[in-house]
Amino acid sequence: MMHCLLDTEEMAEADRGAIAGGVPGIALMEAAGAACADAAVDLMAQTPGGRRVLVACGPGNNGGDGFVAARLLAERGYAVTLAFLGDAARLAGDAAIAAARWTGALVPLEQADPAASGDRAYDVVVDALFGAGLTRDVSGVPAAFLERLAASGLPVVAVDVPSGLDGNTGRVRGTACPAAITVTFARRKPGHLLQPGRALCGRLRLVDIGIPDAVIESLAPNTFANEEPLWRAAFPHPGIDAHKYSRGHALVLSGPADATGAARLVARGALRIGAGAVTIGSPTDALAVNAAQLTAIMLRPCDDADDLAGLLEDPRITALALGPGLGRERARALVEAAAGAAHARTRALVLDADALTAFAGEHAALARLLAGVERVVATPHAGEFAKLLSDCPEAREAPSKLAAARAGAAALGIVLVDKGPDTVIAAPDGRAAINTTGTPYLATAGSGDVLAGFCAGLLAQSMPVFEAACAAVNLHGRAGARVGPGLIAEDLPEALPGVLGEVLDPASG
Ligand SMILES: NC(=O)C1=CN([C@@H]2O[C@H](COP(=O)(O)OP(=O)(O)OC[C@H]3O[C@@H](n4cnc5c(N)ncnc54)[C@H](OP(=O)(O)O)[C@@H]3O)[C@@H](O)[C@H]2O)[C@@H](O)CC1
Ligand SMILES: Nc1ncnc2c1ncn2[C@@H]1O[C@H](COP(=O)(O)OP(=O)(O)O)[C@@H](O)[C@H]1O
Ligand SMILES: [K+]
Repeated sequence: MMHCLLDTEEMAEADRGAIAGGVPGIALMEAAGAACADAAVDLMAQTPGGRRVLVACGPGNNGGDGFVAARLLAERGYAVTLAFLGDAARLAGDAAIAAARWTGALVPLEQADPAASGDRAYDVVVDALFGAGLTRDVSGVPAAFLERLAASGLPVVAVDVPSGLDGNTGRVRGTACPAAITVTFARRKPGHLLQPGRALCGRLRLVDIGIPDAVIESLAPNTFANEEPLWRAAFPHPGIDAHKYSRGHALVLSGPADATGAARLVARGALRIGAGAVTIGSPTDALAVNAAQLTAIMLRPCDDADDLAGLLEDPRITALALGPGLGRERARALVEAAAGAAHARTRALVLDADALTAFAGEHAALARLLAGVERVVATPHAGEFAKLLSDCPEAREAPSKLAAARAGAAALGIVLVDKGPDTVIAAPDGRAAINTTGTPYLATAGSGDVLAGFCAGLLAQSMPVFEAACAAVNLHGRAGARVGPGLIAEDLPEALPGVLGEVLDPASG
């Protein structure tokens, strides 16, 4: 369960559980400090002759880890300067024990100069000011230090988090200095994966400090990194006796003649990810445009809600995707028709773009419509999310993207994919995952349409809804990264077979 994430409260609980189970707190701190010392050594190895380290320690246990790292680095022969924030007489608990084992001098933090030059220059800095115990914005002496540190450009090892980064939200409180390596303990925290936190952490190094897995499992964490272990077991594979309808049939609704491309991208995504059959339901005036550009994908006329209701009489249509290119008014009528159609309870729905903005400020109306549909995924980008949930204070005023997505999913009663560089997938039961794949090259027109298609294609194959949304987002990110510079949306479905080969091949891990 290395893909679960712990928030700061859960991490403190895990520390307490390990200590109650017989692992001394100072042993956890020694292991944490040793891993930070190793990271500093690794960074110094990249600097010819690197041997001078500045360790900045705060007044809590994060500082305690810093004291351990400083001692171990000095024992290994490095020249260590320890800068301390606060009153050493007030150190308590394990941090006081760690500080007592440091026999060198304490330089007041305000006197530490990361930009020192010549004989006094540093090669690496260890940032152990604040970690999980950050309770307010960083200001005054530590803020000035972190700003000097950032300006110095020196490589930094952040202990647990770059000081000032909130481990729960990924947001900066006051100020924070970007790290080259962030060393964290037992499990990653949401703030390591949410932006801007993820960018500030540099390379993230997760180390085992001796907290037993059973202690972590007893906390039943429900926040995850969106990695394969979260959904691989639920991923659909065709059986030996498969036929196209046993692999599901996805219906995708097209916009008018001048807005048909989005539906084709959705449809192509659904087909590539394994739906046995995909049909585009197209306005009559757009049939010729669509027909000219489709081969394996089928085409049926669908002008209005009545036509859709007719198409949905067919129980073999196991997923419906709608929104892109539809226009708000038509999208709303079609969502209403889909929710009331035959087999609506068991047919999966994917809502994107206009199907979401059609309910701007009326999320409760959408929730009521969808209450009888078992598997629904909505895939808003930040703007669509804000519009759809503008009347939901829990989502609007949430302290983080993670909390906002959870609140939105709970309010709508559906799985929400809150897209962006740190896409969050949240289920109404409280589970949430933060995506770890992708590339900024995904920021290109139509890439979200392909994602909606990946969701629809997996849902058409009966995949459970949260796992399907997580798999779609992960694979979409991988496909984007595989293509990289030059990526256009059309590339994403075509990159998928290679990605699937890697991810689903048991030999690949
Ligand atoms: N056994 C364990 O538990 C283990 C814990 N581990 C390590 O402990 C870390 C958590 O330690 P922690 O809980 O002591 O909190 P920490 O991050 O040191 O900060 C608290 C101190 O900072 C102060 N402070 C806060 N905000 C401030 C601000 N803006 N500006 C100024 N001051 C501010 C706050 O002051 P106060 O709010 O009390 O006035 C308090 O003195 C964790 O990240 C990991 O590195 C590992 O060793 C593994 C074993
Ligand atoms: N900077 C980024 N890094 C990683 N992924 C991104 C970034 N920007 C956008 N994406 C992804 O690209 C897709 C864009 O979707 P969307 O905004 O709906 O585009 P469109 O409407 O043009 O299809 C989403 O899956 C989103 O998560
Ligand atoms: K820190």
